[in-house]
Amino acid sequence: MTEAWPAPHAPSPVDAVVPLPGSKSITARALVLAAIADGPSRLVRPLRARDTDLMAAGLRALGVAIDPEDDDLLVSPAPLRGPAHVDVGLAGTVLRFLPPVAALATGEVTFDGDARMRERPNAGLLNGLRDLGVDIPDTGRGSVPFTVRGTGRVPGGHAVVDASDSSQVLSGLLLAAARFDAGADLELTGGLPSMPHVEMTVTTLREHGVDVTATDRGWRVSPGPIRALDRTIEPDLSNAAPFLAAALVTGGRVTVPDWPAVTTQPGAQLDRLFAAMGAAVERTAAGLTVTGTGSIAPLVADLGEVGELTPVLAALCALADGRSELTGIGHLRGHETDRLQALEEVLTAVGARVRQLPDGLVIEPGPPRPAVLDSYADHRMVHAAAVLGLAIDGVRVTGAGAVTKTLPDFRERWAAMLGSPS
Ligand SMILES: O=C(O)C1=C[C@@H](OP(=O)(O)O)[C@@H](O)[C@H](O)C1
Ligand SMILES: C=C(OP(=O)(O)O)C(=O)O
Repeated sequence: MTEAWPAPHAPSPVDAVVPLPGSKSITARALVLAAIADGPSRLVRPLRARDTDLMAAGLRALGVAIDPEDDDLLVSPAPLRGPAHVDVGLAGTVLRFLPPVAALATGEVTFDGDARMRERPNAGLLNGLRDLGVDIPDTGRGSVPFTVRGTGRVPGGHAVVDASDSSQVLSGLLLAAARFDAGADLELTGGLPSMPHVEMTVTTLREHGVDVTATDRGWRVSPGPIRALDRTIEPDLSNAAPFLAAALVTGGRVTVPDWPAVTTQPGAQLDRLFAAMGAAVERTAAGLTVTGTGSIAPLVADLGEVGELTPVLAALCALADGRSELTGIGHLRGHETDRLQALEEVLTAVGARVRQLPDGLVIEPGPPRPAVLDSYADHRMVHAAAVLGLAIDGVRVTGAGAVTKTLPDFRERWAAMLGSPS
């Protein structure tokens, strides 16, 4: 095992400009839509990280050409074919976005991933695809491993979809639906977390010329071509969270440049969330600037729309002036790790008192103490530990390599922000 990462302590306020690479979620959608479009597309500044590399590898396995050119990716659709194998790794986007694409291929496509992936919920997607006429033998488990028996076409039509465990189930079906014979009329049953990510899917589809409309029970996609489209990928605003949080912890100032004026990324809500925690947040031509005061106000918030921001916000709550309550995030138990359990363990280890709710966490700060924290193979738990380490001297993180999932050089960027060698 590699050595634990000593999360740097910040004895003085940070003052930094932190540029960030492309959004995981937008890159994933752009790759999928470009792969099943009516011609070649260029993705400018896509994210290159484990999740998006797995997405590209899965699409290549199905016959799509994806070629790097400088910082760009050139995507050239081709007839989709099996037999093929897709490694989903620990990427929810690959787990939920590629089976509907594989259903359009001729031949069998098998799916498997990291050990934890066998526990991440996916029955909603597989049942939805079966409703749409796709042959996926029942293995008695909701997630990987499974096989999609593609015939080259998907009948489509009406399907009942349970996306209550993950919005990616709905996004995955929506992304490929225009290529189904009858499109798709998706009737949602149960709740739906992460609404901004669904809006991201719908917006991206419309940019590719797809007719997608909200109905009184879900979403409908008309059958038709998906237009090829060159697109520049926005910076990843969720990965901006730990860097901006450093301004709150240290009473400093952090700017993330190229912050989009309009975006469907859930990270756009960081401005109101950090403002609620006492920071000054300013959007200028230079980007988004967060300035902290050195003290952090507690947060009481429903994070159901922005679940992936939870680990960093929870770390801030453990350093705040009072009791925080984060709700609407029961589905985080099915993320890279059970994030509610992992956060309880980590925040307790550094001195906070934490109580799990069925759908959230109550966090009361206590006298901080150093600890060795695990990453739980979860990139965002490393981000959370890094935020804690700024305030608590002596935090070390095992398995910090989990950051490769969406930001491989996180530790180098963190050190650069602090003006110290990694
Ligand atoms: O569609 C997407 O790109 C994502 C949707 C969300 O998933 P859940 O709805 O499963 O939380 C989010 O947490 C994940 O990081 C990315
Ligand atoms: C939940 C996340 O990832 P995934 O796409 O694997 O679901 C995340 O990045 O916070």
